[in-house]
Amino acid sequence: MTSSITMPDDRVTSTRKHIETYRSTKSYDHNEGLSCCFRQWRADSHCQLIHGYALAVKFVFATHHLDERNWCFDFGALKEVKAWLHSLLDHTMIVAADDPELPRFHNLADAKLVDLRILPGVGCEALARYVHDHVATIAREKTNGRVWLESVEIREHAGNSAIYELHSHTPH
Ligand SMILES: Nc1nc2c(c(=O)[nH]1)N=C([C@H](O)[C@H](O)COP(=O)(O)OP(=O)(O)OP(=O)(O)O)CN2
Repeated sequence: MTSSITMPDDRVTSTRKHIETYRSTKSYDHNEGLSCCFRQWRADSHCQLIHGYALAVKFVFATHHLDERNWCFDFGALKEVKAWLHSLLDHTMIVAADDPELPRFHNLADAKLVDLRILPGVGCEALARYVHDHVATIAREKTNGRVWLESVEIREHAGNSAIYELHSHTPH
């Protein structure tokens, strides 16, 4: 059994070294205006039908080392991400690339009836993964690899959400 008292100054005990992880979060709530619609063509329920939500998005960033300001990830460093989320999710129609009705959606877009976004998959989990892929790169580049994006949560409403997490980070 290896446990002993953690020292408050350097977080090192005589028998075990603790790795510190700091996290910071950024959330865009339902009132952000990320109001999009979609259908989940693979669902065997009414989720096949076009429906929509004012989505909320939550990011969790993590690091083992704070910056010179004692911050994990600057809350204000996500303006380009916010703009990107709006371009993706604000008054848009999200359709899966493999949706068999894709030609009809293209017709609606050509008629300027929808602002179409074609993604690899539709649904909160798939959307969380898609958003993660984009924002993880930004967080890494802005911090020279100090910070990684731990998770993205996409929330339809207070009752329904999905979280995508990636656990491939190698501590440095
Ligand atoms: N894990 C997931 N489950 C579901 C998703 C999803 O993205 N991930 N999406 C849907 C539907 O698209 C819809 O958003 C939810 O509709 P519904 O099944 O009617 O769910 P409700 O919360 O309205 O159901 P209640 O029974 O009234 O709580 C479905 N599932």
